[in-house]
Amino acid sequence: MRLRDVWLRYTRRGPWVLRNVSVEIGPGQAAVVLGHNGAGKSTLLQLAAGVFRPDRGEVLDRPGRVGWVPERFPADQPFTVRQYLTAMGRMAGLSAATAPAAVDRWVERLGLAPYREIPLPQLSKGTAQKVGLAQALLVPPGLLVLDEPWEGLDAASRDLVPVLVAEVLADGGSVLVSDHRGETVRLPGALHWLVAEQTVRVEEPSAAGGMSVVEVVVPTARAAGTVAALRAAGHEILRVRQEADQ
Ligand SMILES: Nc1ncnc2c1ncn2[C@@H]1O[C@H](COP(=O)(O)OP(=O)(O)OP(=O)(O)O)[C@@H](O)[C@H]1O
Repeated sequence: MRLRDVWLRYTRRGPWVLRNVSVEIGPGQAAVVLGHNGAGKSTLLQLAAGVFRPDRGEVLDRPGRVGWVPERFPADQPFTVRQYLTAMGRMAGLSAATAPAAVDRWVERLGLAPYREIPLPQLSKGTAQKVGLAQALLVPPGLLVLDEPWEGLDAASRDLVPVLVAEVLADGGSVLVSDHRGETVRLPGALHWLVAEQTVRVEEPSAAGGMSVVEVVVPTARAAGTVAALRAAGHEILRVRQEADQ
């Protein structure tokens, strides 16, 4: 997905919040959006998610399914957690038959089971944030946009955020995350989009962010070809082992 020479301001004669922004993100790629308070991080995320349209420029190749988790979940809605998530699942294309199972899966995964029948306005901020995460992930998103996802979450859920991000990336999705608390270290492979002076500068991830070992299983007949292809792509092969027949 690409933002091409994007400009945005909130009022007709107001100051430009973003000017001349050109950035892109590919499948399987994550970017952390950094900048001081009021720099325009949320504005950029909302442009990427399609919440706002740019005044000038364009957003190209946005995936069809966008999961958008705002900084503050709008909990002032007259639904229980189950009713809300089921309705969001239906809006995201799940059928009446498949939506309940998807809701159950995410309710369990995010520890929301005790709140299933609780009305949204009665939830704590952290629990409401988890409902926000669940609605974005009910149907795997091609683009997941998380505005300050660590804010208000308990320690266990904060640890879950990088896992959820990795799953979307592994499915070929893209992820944008804003962060002003320095939690970025949790996403070591991500690009950095630095928002300052109404525009965005991109920094590639540094090797200092650490290295990961990725294990790959292929049919034995394709092992040599896969090794050659990975080497050609610049990867280091640590070892090749043959699995015992199942
Ligand atoms: N709905 C709005 N109407 C008018 N101005 C707005 C609106 N939302 C944001 N702004 C202004 O746009 C600028 C960028 O705001 P934005 O929320 O995108 O920044 P941010 O980097 O996400 O800040 P924070 O880290 O505090 O959330 C700020 O000057 C803000 O006051």
